[in-house]
Amino acid sequence: MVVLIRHNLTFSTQILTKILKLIRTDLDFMRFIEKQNRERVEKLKRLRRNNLITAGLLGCGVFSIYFYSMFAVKQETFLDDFDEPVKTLEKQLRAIKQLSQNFLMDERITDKIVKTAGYIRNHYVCEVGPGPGGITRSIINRRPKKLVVVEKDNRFLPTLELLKESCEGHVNVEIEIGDILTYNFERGFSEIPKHNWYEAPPPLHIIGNLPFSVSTYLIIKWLKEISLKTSAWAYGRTPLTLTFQKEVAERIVAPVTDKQRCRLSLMCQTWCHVEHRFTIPGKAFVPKPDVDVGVVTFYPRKYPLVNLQFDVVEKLLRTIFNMRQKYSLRGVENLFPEDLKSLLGKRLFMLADVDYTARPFEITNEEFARLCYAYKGKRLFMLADVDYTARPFEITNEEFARLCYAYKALCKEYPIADYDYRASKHPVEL
Ligand SMILES: C[S@@+](CC[C@H](N)C(=O)[O-])C[C@H]1O[C@@H](n2cnc3c(N)ncnc32)[C@H](O)[C@@H]1O
Repeated sequence: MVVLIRHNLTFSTQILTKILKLIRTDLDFMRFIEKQNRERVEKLKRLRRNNLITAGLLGCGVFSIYFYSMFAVKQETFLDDFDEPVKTLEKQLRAIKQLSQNFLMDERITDKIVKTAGYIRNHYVCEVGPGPGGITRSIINRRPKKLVVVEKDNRFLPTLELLKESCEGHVNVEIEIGDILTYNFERGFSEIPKHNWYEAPPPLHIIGNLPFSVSTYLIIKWLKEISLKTSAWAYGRTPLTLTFQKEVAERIVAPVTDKQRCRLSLMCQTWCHVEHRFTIPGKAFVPKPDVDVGVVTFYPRKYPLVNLQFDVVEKLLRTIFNMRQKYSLRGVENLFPEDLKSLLGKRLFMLADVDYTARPFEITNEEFARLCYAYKGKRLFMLADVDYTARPFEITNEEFARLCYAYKALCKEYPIADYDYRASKHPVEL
């Protein structure tokens, strides 16, 4: 009996051990399966996340294409929606071309133009030719105090009025349907206090994607007003940020000896500090023009390089640059009577201390200024360090003496046949 019991006991122990072993193996196996399941779940989670990101990106792409198409369609319908119905596409394009209507729709570019104009928050801005309002929106986003838009084409009035309404209470927008060439800045911005020319510029800015058809004419007109300190420059040194055909922009800033140097370069640089800030590719415009476009800033100089009447400077420049590839003397000679032109032409260059064999584009700004002063007979006063605006009775004895010395020096250095030496008869020791 005892033996039987012991046998049974041994047998049971063996079974128990086996069962225990089985459970440990099972447990291990279950653990392994569980680990695999966890990894699979992790992998699934990762896959789901990646799928969500891909779907999100695809969705964004689809939405962008959708919104872009809507935007493009909107632009096109805008062009179709003008008040004056244009019957054919050809007519429509001609109308657009006549007013140099190449529109900028890319907000990044319009923002860049406005940023180039500098700080305009709470300032006054005049925008030239707003068209459908691309640049206008960028200006408004910068919260000027007042914005006057001057547009010749009244078909843009409804859009501009919508823009005006949309920012009521924030920016005072005034729409002027008319020609910028006759726009009266002094009436349009009468509330701006006049600033001293030699102090900081006034809070007024002129910005515009100019119509190519009037751009050069307009800038010459404005340079004259800068020289006279009238119109927008009655308020002080109002800066301008304007677009031109790229070639014109390059001419405006062309330094001495540059192949683009011309009359326009000297005109602009005489009265303003000019800078070609960046170029906009033609393809950024609708419709696309044949040329690229340059953005130029003009900051009127405190002291112009030539402090003479605009018309004198303009005349001399026009005459000199008439023969761009010839010696400068050739053009200047045309200022004088036929029989004296060679003599007086050379004398002018000598007075100004400029080489008359230089070609017009080789003359520096300073040399050109000296030519203008020599032409206006001011060189003698400059040499003598006497104010040429003084009346004769205001000239001191010493100044008079210096004038005599300068006169004699000039006559000796550059004698011309009909000069007498009367100066030496004066009581000044010469
Ligand atoms: C090159 S588009 C620029 C339009 C708009 N600023 C833009 O960037 O999309 C020139 C704009 O100036 C207008 N314009 C043409 N001659 C003008 C003039 N003499 N006075 C005022 N605006 C003029 C045109 O009608 C046109 O809207």
